[in-house]
Amino acid sequence: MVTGRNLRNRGRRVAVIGAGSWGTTFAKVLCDAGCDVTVWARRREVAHEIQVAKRNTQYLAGINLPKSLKATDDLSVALRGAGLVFLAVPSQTLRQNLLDIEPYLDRRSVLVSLVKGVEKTTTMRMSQVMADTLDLDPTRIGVISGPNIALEIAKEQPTGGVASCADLTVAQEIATAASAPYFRTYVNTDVVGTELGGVLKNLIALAIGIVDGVGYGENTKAAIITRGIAEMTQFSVAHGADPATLSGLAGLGDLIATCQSPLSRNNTAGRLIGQGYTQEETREQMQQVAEGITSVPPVLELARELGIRMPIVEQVQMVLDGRMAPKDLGPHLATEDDVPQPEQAIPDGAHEGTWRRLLNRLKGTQA
Ligand SMILES: NC(=O)c1ccc[n+]([C@@H]2O[C@H](COP(=O)([O-])OP(=O)(O)OC[C@H]3O[C@@H](n4cnc5c(N)ncnc54)[C@H](O)[C@@H]3O)[C@@H](O)[C@H]2O)c1
Ligand SMILES: O=P(O)(O)OC[C@H](O)CO
Repeated sequence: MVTGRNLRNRGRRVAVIGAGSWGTTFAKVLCDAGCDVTVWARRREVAHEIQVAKRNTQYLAGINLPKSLKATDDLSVALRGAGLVFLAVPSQTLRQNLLDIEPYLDRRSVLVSLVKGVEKTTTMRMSQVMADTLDLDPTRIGVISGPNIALEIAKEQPTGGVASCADLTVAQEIATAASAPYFRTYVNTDVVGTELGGVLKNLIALAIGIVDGVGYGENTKAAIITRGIAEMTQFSVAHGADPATLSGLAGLGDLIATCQSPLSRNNTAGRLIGQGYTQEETREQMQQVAEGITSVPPVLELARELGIRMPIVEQVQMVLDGRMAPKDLGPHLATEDDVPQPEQAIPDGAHEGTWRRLLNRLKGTQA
């Protein structure tokens, strides 16, 4: 079907690095937006199946991929002429993947992370790993995040996401490339908030899975989700995010999708742990990436550095380590406060960044 959107992207060469469930699904979104897409798969047989049969049976069973989608296991082929390069690999391999693609990158191309984790050894967000590894200017670094369960999107069930870049024009270019009839992409310039929303919702989804595995009901889960968004907001704002981002698709939207969906790998991993499997047994059972498990320690390290309490994430860590029984997870139901505390749906100070930004904007207008 030819639409205005298709026409805007006519001739736009893009590459997707990673052909797991999200890389393959996102490549379909980009094709359906009218881009000329090549996806790079690490394994030759996966590239071959996508290229020839237009299928990726391991990651997206039953999905027919667009005829126009190309696939290769050769990075030089995937990256040739690509102005936008979307990265859909596990967070812990991104640094090496970036080094691998460096020789084939056009120096003007924009790199867009679709990854929702932090690097364990450095506690860096993916945009920081990109800047650190390739010495990229912030205007060449983008992020897309939102309530994006891959299989639902591959079935063309409508949803949206947020394309973020320090440069709004670049964010708009990314969003134009990634707007298909069933996928609406909004824009912002809050890279930190957009990225952290995707990282932190995984940790809360682990908690939801754990209490689900124990057999607790909707009250417990609603309490964890509500306190979870407060924890996410406080942490993100302390890192410079705009709290509004955490109330949007990349924050609350993604938190709801991940906490509710049985398709979520983080939710599933939590459920297995709640049912009594160890962390190692859970990892063995999971055939796919559950980023949350790896992100818990570095996120807690960052929280400690800033003096922030994250009661839910701390308890998830204790359950993962075997220091707490899954049935005891429920930080706001068993408080030991001497004096009852105010609820503070959004923590003190979380909006300060908004006022500061507003003031700066006004000052900018007057200047
Ligand atoms: N699946 C989703 O619904 C979804 C949605 C949004 C974001 N994400 C994020 O996308 C990222 C990728 O997740 P996914 O769902 O595609 O995972 P996946 O488990 O479905 O696939 C992972 C892919 O990474 C590849 N891989 C493994 N080791 C690699 C290496 N050393 N170098 C290159 N590739 C390697 C695997 O072969 C596989 O193709 C994660 O950060 C995830 O949080 C996933
Ligand atoms: O399957 P999960 O738990 O990695 O979640 C997938 C996406 O991030 C949901 O937006």
